[in-house]
Amino acid sequence: MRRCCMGRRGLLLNDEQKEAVLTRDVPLLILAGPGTGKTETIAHRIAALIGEGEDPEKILAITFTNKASQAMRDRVLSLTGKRLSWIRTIHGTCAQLLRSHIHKLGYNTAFNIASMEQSNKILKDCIREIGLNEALLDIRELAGTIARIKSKAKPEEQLASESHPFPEIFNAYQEKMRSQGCIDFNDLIYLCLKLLKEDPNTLAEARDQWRHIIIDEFQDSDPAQYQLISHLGRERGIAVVGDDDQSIYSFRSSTPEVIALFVADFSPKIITLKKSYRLPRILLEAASSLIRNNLKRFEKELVCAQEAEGHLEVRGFGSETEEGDFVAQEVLALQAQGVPSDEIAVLGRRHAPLAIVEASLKKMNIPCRKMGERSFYELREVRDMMALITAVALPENSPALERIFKLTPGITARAIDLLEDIAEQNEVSLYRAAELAIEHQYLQGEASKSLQEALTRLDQLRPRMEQLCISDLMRAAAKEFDYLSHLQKISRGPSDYEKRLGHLKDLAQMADQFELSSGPSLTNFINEMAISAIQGGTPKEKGGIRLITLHGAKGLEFRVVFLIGAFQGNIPHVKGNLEEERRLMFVGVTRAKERLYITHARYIQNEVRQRSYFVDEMGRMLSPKSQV
Ligand SMILES: Nc1ncnc2c1ncn2[C@@H]1O[C@H](COP(=O)(O)OP(=O)(O)OP(=O)(O)O)[C@@H](O)[C@H]1O
Repeated sequence: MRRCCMGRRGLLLNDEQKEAVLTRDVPLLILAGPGTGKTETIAHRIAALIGEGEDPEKILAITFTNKASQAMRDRVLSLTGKRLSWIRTIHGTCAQLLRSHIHKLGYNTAFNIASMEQSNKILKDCIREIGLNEALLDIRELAGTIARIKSKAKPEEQLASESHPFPEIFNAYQEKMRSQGCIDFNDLIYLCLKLLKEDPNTLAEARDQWRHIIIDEFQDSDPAQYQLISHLGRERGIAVVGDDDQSIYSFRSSTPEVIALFVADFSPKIITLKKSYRLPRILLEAASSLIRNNLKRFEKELVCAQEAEGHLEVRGFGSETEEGDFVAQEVLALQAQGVPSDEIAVLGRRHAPLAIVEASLKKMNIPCRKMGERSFYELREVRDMMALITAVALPENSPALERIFKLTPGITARAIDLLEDIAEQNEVSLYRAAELAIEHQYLQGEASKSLQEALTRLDQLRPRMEQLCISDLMRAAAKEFDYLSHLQKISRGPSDYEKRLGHLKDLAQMADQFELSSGPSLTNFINEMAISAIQGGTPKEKGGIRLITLHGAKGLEFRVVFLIGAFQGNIPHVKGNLEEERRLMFVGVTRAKERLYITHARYIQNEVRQRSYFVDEMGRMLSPKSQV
């Protein structure tokens, strides 16, 4: 027992944390405000279960981002010395379940998790095939509605309530995705839930697989995810951990109401983690005073565990440029005092105002980077390498194979078109179509020879999957396909080549880290990478001041935070739900460990803007500098 209550760095759990770690045999709701040690508590709960003799394979810990699951895996590894394969994102868990069961819905188990770009292209094709005028339809809005329907608890009812021609488009899209061996990001939950609801065997198998289910950031679940979690968690040890005050993703259909639903459905024991270790007194009081204005919430009464007072400063400026220049000057001063750059973040509601601060920082030669911009996963070389290992592991994954064919000298665009036609006409994968083309000599000369060679190389790599770690498989595939020569050809000079090579090394390192913490599984790695590519974010964080949107900042912490654009109409936003807007501000405020600056400009695009009244709601704790 001692082991589970004394973790890394000799950290002693407080009484509520201990209770959350040790409670068994009842559903559990752990309400945890910012910095109250929820990651630490979950990791200790897992360690305690393992300490009691539980099989690690029987523990499923669900997070909502890959970053969070990687952090949790690392924490558990450091506490137990064990690599847990089931500390996963909710989408990753579903992807793995679907690989075993999706054939029951008529899909290929080698399905490709389509990128937004791929699924939007398929959506456009469907619209054209139905005979609708693409120009009159908003593809983004349609894709958004498709996603929203899939995130509902009862998507069929929702679909039936939509007016013509939406249901036709939805059905055509689902069918075309299926016939092309693809599913989209929301299908991971939607199809998994469909299987759990409609197929008792899948449900029984999934329930059998785990005895303990722990969900982190539970407030981020949408209704479909909640259904899924509650299907899996019935009659199991289920513990959900969340903070309704940090529910900020209603645009993705998440709702803080899932916590009340869980209480109604499971009658859980409720434990509130009250002690906040991250926030100094002034910031904790300001944040609490702000969030208290929300009426629909679970009260948490946070207590400060820190001795430090902290620092909160509110500053008003004439223009956004002046606001940006202030941030840059203050950053220089902080750096001179020894605050490292990567401990400073600028948070803004949208990318555009962050770009103004970026310009000010650059003017003063301060390195900075915007997070979540061009995704690492979208880089050409990263996509090529992922396609190579995907085509090795999942030969029937047609989009991956198509990419490999495009990389292979000798296989022309016309040859690929022909293979696609064969696949469509025969309702088979591209791989099978390639086999048919070779067998019946549909292709001649160089194209036929190159196609045969590409398939042979993949076949030769396949048995090596079992012997090699993922990064070595990447190296072997690069060699087999002479990928580095290809990289040289597509690079704009030696420095570009080196940069691209660096990205491939980063990718290999990510694969090593993945295997180190969660064990060897190539398909899991492929699933998780496809999910990360859709969720976005930069995996490898390099130095510099970070510029992040408020929505992207949840779960992060910095010594110093600048929360910019705190004016009426921006936060709270004119179109936003007031309580969610307040939660967004709360998330921003609670990212700072030491100093928080809240700034706003008075004139924006020739209009006078008032300071956000959320600042007034933070109350009397503001320091003298706030009276600007
Ligand atoms: N019992 C404890 N004693 C001392 N420090 C603790 C204790 N529990 C947690 N901490 C520390 O508090 C900090 C916040 O913990 P953790 O990251 O687990 O919080 P969190 O609730 O997940 O935060 P967030 O609100 O960002 O999700 C960490 O530095 C952690 O080590």
